[in-house]
Amino acid sequence: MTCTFHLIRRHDVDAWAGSLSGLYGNLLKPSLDIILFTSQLSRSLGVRGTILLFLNYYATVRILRAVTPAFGRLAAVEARLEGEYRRGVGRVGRESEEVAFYDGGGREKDILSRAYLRLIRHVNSIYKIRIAYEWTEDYVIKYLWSAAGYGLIAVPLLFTRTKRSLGVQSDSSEAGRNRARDDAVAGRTEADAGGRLMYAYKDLLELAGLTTRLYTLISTLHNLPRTPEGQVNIDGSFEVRNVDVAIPSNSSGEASASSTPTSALVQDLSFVVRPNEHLMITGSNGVGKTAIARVLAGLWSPQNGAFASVHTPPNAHDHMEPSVFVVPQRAYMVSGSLLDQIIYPHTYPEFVKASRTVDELEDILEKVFLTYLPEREGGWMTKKEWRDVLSGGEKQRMSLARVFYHRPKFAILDECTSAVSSDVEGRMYESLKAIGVTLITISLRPSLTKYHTQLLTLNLDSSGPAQWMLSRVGTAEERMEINREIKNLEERLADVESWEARVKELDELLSAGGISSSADTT
Ligand SMILES: Nc1ncnc2c1ncn2[C@@H]1O[C@H](COP(=O)(O)OP(=O)(O)OP(=O)(O)O)[C@@H](O)[C@H]1O
Repeated sequence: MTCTFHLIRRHDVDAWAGSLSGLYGNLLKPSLDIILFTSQLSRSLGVRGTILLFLNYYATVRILRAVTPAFGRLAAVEARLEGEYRRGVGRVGRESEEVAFYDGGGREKDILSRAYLRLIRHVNSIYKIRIAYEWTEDYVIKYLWSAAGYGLIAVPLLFTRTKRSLGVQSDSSEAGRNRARDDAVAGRTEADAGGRLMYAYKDLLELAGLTTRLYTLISTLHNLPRTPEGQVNIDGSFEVRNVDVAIPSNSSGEASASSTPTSALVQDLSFVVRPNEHLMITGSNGVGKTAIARVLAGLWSPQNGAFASVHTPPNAHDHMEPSVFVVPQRAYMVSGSLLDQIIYPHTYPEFVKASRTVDELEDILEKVFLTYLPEREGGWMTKKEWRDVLSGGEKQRMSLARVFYHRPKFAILDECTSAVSSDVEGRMYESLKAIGVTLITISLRPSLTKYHTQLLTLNLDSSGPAQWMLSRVGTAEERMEINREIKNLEERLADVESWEARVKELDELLSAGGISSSADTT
C-alpha cells in the first residue's frame, strides 16, 4: 500500500488529465496509450480505484458531450460568410468602372458592409460559445480530474490500517522532489518567456506589414483626384466645350498640366445635345469613344485648362433620379434578387419609398423583351449569380431595363446592345425615345444612325489625336422628303431619252419640208 501511496502522485493526476484531454481530442475513441495507461494504473489502484476511474471517464465524457457546440457547422457557416464577403470585394474591384458609371458606390458599400457585419457577428458569436465551452472543458478536465486523483490517492488511506509514519517519511522526501520540480518549472518558464519574445518579434513584423498596406490604401485614397465639379446647364442641354480627352497621366489621376497634343485622344471637342436631339458617337476601335463617355460621366477630368467645360442638365429636385445615366460596355450584374438587377443602383427600400410597383417592372421587361424571366427564374425575389445565369444578350437588355426604370433625361449608351439583334435593338431605341430619354449612343453599327439627329465621327490619326467631325443626320420626315425629291428627279431623268428622240424627229421634219426652224429664222 505504501508503494501505492508513492506511485499515485500529483504528476500522475496531471498525466490523467492530459491523457483524457487527448482522449477527448480524438473524438472520445479510446487510444492505445490510454488503455495501457489505465491498465498500468489499475494494478496500483485495485478494483475499486479502477471502477472509480472509469466512472470519472464516463462522467467527463458525458459532461463535455453535453456542452460541446456544433463546431463543425459553425466553421462551415463562417467559411460561407467569409466567401460571400471576399467574393463581393473581388466583384467591386474587378468591375469598378461599371460601378462608377452607374454611380453605384453607395449601393456596393451597403452590400459589402452587410456581408462584413454578418461575418463579424458570426465570428463573435463563435468566440462567445468557445469561451463558455473552453471554460467548462478546463474546469471539468483540470478540477474534476484533480479531485478524482486526490480521491484515488486517499483510497489506501481510507481503506487500510497501515502505519502513517511511512507516509510522513515519504512526505519529507516528496517535499525535496517538489522543490526540485518547482525549480525546473521556473527555469522552463524563463525559457518560455524568451521564446514568447521571439514570437512577439514575428508578430511585430506582421503588424508592420499590415500597417504599411493600410498606409498605402489610405494615402492612395487621399491622393485620388477630386471628382470634377459638375456644371449645370439650366436649359437642360448637355454641353461640351473645348475639351481635350486624355488618359489621366499620373498616379494621382490629376489631369496632366503638361497635357501635350500627343497625349490627348481627342482634342478641342465641342458639341451640344439638346433634349430630344440624339447624338451618336462612332469611330474605329480604340479611337477614344469610351474615353469621351468617361469625361461625360465625370470619371475623367476634361482637359484643356480653363477653356474646357462639361455642362450637364440639373438632377431632379428629389435627387432620386439622375439627369444622366450611363450604361457601360460590359454589362454589370449586382449581387441580389432579380428585382435588384432592374432597379440598380437603387435599393429595395428606395424602390418602395418611390412608390414604384412590380407592375411597372413587368412593363419594363416587356419593352426589353424579357417578360419570361421572373417565371423562368422563380420570381422577382430569387437570388442567383446573375452574371452566370443570364446570357450576354439578356444581360445587355437588363442593362437597358435600368434606363427604362430610372427614366433619366440623358442616357449614355456605350455599345451596350452589341449582342442584341438589330430589330430588337431598334425597337428598344424607339421605346426609349418615346418615354423622353435623349440618347448619346456610342456604337460601330451604322444601322443605329437613323435613331439619332447628330453624328460625331472620330477618325484615327497616326500623327496625333483623333480627328472629329460633327454632322447632322436629319429627322425621318426630312429623309422622306429628300427621298421623294430624288424619286421625282429620277422619273424625270427617265423621260430624257424620249424627249431627245422627239427633238431629233422635229429637226428631221424641218429639214425635209423646207420649214426653217425658229433658230434659223432669227
Ligand atoms: N485607363 C487607361 N489607361 C491607359 N490607356 C487607356 C486607358 N483607357 C483607355 N486607354 C487607351 O485609350 C484608347 C481609347 O480607348 P477607348 O476605350 O476610349 O476606345 P474605344 O474607341 O471605346 O474602343 P472600342 O470601340 O474598342 O470600345 C485605347 O488605345 C486604350 O488602350
